[in-house]
Amino acid sequence: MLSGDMEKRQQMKDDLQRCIDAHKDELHSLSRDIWSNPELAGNEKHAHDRLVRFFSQDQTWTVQSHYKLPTAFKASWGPVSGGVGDPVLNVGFLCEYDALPGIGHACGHNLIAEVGAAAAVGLKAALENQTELPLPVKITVLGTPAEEELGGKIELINAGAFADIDLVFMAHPAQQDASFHPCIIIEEMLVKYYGKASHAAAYPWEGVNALDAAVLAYSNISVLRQQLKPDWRIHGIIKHGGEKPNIIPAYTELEFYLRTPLLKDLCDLKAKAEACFRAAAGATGCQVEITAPTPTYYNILPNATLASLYESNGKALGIHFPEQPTSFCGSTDFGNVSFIVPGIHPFFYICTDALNHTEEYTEAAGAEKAQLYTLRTAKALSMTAVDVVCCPDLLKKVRDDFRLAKLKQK
Ligand SMILES: NCCCC[C@H](NC(=O)CCN)C(=O)O
Repeated sequence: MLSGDMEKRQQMKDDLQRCIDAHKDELHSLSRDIWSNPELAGNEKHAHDRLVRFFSQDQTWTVQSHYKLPTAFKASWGPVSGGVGDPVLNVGFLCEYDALPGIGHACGHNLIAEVGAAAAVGLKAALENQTELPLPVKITVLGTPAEEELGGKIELINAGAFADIDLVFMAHPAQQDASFHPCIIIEEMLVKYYGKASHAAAYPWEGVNALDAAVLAYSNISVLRQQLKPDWRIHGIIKHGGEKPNIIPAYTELEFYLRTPLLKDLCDLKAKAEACFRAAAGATGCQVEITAPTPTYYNILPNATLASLYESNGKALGIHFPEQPTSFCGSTDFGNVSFIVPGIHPFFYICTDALNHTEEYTEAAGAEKAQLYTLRTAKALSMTAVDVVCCPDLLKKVRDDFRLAKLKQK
């Protein structure tokens, strides 16, 4: 790398940091507004409108509201630099903004939206005056709703929203900073038992108890759990358990999440779980219906080059990456994105010991003190994008890593 090139990259990184700092109040007010108006997956109308307004106020962004999904959006900027006819390098940033039932932004998706917006605005500032980049560059921000439920990114993939994106960046709040954490595959099972109602005291022998089936199913799964591999997960709730103690429940409904690191393990786990659900139906005389209401979320593919660039940029900003992150291990529809576009989904600390999906985490995600960590994450992501757009060798390595990671999955 020529020293002039290094200087240019550093200059761009300084520009983006200055820009993010200059917008810090506006960015905080964006995430705080989303935090104050929590909306469930697929219903993020307020967050959608707020983010659309955020990008529309700068007329250099082309903004498409309701992009392919009612609460998704797209904001694009560029291309800038490069030669006529050169392929454009399209850098994507993702904003999530759905909340959880009852506990609001307990997963900090308001901060994911802020990171995506800040990183994109920062990269734009870094690119604005560049005339000699190796390729023309454009920026695409996608507002991707419904991560906690429904798999918004999967719907957007199927609708072609990622087709022209070359690199994709987002970051998720957690307990520690980590440039990579795999996240595991998840599939949902919805189980419905159909029995027969009867007066529970007068004619119990006439009833077929769907709640008994649900309880047995729950117990069967609990017994199964001790025979599962340590990194498999199965957990569920009884969503509908009957109407009244003196009516034998004719209908019950359970929702279970099944998770494994590998797809082939998921097939084994599904077969075992299904046997548990059917056995409960057999024992009680109920009919059972088992469906998968949402698409499978895949594991996140690693990208070693992006992860190492993110770590060195993060360290330059004072981020500490523990040697052995014990970070959060849920699932995300970003996994599916990572199979079609090279990308990175680091986790970041937000100045709390609280755990995701708790009321304490909701509190932390709206707090002023999370801002330093949120904006520093946005800067590190944006700086990583600068490295790749300025250096064709790095872009090639990112693409090679992507191909290799996919091959290793087979
Ligand atoms: N269809 C259910 C998907 C649940 C996804 C959820 N994701 C997270 O908690 C991570 C980020 N919000 C989960 O892992 O339970």
